[in-house]
Amino acid sequence: MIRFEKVSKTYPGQGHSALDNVSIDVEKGEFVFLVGASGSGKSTALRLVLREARPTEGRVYVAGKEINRLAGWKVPRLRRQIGTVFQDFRLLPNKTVTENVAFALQVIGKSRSEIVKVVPETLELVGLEGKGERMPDELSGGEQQRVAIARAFVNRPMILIADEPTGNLDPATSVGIMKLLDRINRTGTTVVMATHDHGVVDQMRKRVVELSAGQVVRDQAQGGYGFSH
Ligand SMILES: Nc1ncnc2c1ncn2[C@@H]1O[C@H](COP(=O)(O)OP(=O)(O)OP(=O)(O)O)[C@@H](O)[C@H]1O
Repeated sequence: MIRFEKVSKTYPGQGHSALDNVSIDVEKGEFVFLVGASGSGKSTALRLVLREARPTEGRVYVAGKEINRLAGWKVPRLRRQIGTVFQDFRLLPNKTVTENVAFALQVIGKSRSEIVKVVPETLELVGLEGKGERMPDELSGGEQQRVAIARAFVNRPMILIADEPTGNLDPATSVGIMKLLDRINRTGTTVVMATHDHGVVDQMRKRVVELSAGQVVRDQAQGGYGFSH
């Protein structure tokens, strides 16, 4: 589903590589944690999957296509197949929960009848039934992240990318968010999550890819956050 083949990325004006000869294969339906110190290259790897950045060397494949070779007009279609969730939720503050989720479908041209059907289903899936008319600032952090996940998943993307989704949440709330991401993964969606959250990684026991200074230093099935596990 996602394949990095000897990928290096050096940002203009940077002396060192953000990614250095990285090869990773993620199969359809996998759940993968990307861990490593700040600056180790996690966000860069995620940005390459979205073609928000391009490799300096090597190839990035998504669903069998080398995405650096995609014509520019096909990039929106690629991104539509990839849901994204971030640490800071990024909700539209002046729209209700329902409107935030519906907006993701409106911008890709879905019909009103489909939106009216799918949005409540998705809000129920993420545990927000009955909260559709709330504004984001009337929700807890965990609930706001659930809205962001609903928005990312409402279009049933084949890949969900999460960059520090529990970074602003307390441990108990994080557990709920991880259960939700696990449920989404079980529907067949490939999940790649960058995180510093030891507790979450140790609890979930999924594949762990560790980056250090842009290189893969560990790729472990059912891993923990650190080497000792
Ligand atoms: N847009 C950019 N321009 C120049 N250098 C960048 C840019 N984005 C990232 N870098 C550099 O690339 C390296 C990897 O950064 P990246 O953000 O991918 O790491 P990270 O592991 O996601 O870190 P964090 O955990 O702090 O988010 C760092 O040295 C960083 O300074």
